[in-house]
Amino acid sequence: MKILPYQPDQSGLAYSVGTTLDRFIKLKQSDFPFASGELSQLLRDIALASKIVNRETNRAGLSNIGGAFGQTNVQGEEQQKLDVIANIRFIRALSKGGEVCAIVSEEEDAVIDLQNKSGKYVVAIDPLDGSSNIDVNISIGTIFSIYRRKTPIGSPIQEEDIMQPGTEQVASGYVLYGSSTMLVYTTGFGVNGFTYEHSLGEFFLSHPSIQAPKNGTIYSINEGTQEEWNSGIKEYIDACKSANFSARYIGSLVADFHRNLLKGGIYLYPATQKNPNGKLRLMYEANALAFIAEQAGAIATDGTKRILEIQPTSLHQRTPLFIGSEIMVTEAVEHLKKHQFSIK
Ligand SMILES: O=P(O)(O)OC[C@H]1O[C@](O)(COP(=O)(O)O)[C@@H](O)[C@@H]1O
Ligand SMILES: [Mg+2]
Ligand SMILES: [Mg+2]
Repeated sequence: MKILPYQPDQSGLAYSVGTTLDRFIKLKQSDFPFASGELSQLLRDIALASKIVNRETNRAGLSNIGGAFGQTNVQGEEQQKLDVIANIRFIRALSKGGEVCAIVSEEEDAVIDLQNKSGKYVVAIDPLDGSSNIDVNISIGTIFSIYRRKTPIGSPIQEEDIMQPGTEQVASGYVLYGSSTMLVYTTGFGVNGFTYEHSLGEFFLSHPSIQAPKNGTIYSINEGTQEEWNSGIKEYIDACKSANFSARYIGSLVADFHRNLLKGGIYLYPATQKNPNGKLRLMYEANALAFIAEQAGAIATDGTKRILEIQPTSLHQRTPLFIGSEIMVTEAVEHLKKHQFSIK
């Protein structure tokens, strides 16, 4: 009888491509000496909700869940039905999971206190990113940031539990509902990407230890706002054009960020007259992607400092965002600095 020793993959990694998200979370728990499994469970809850939202996005055209919801959110933006559905699905999964005490959501004016006496985590979430692309079948996403509360578990939620700078994140990530559905996250020990296998209902590791190229040739900015750019931005984008870089702008932050993370590139949403503080929200868009970017060797700034060092002062505050390959973002900031005192 012939017996052959099993040849596991030679990567030497405890986990390899094809590892399920569940197993990966379990294996990575050893990164945290005092881990008690709550963060792992929270990540699983987010993965579960994203599977449900993925199903809804896939069939948005078939059912009556496309289109506007008929209300505006605290940002004054018209909510899409899928914004509301995704918001409900994530809040429900996070409250049922039992690990979360409070939620900050793009679709909710105020902090949601889950009245959970044992929850130690605070989640800030953009349930559906790229809302303007929902009805036209273009990639959209979900963005999330996770913090540990500062005040004792079980005590009333305080401002200090919520208004934490991005440096305090214990985990962050995004889900991309695109040609394939991916979940990409970090717990401060590198960035890993998982692809959803619909027929098995499982996320599988497909992009281990993502590292962003230090430089790139892709720039992502809404050129429709160029009349409102300051001369530093204009000068940088002109330099990109003279270098024959490629302009790529999907209009879904998650999708633009993801492409540039893998291929090398820069996403810019500067301050404009219409949005004097930029458009993207610090607590549930910029902070989460900035943590991912830095963990993947890229950078994220508001033009003057690291996004992660910005002290939040209001739930839905906006920030200019320059995020992507280190050399490109550094160059863009140099152009900005050169013109920082010019009005236009
Ligand atoms: O239409 P604009 O001004 O270019 O803005 C597009 C940006 O706004 C957003 O749609 C804002 O996010 P939401 O869709 O979650 O509100 C980003 O995804 C995107 O990058
Ligand atoms: Mg968004
Ligand atoms: Mg949104």
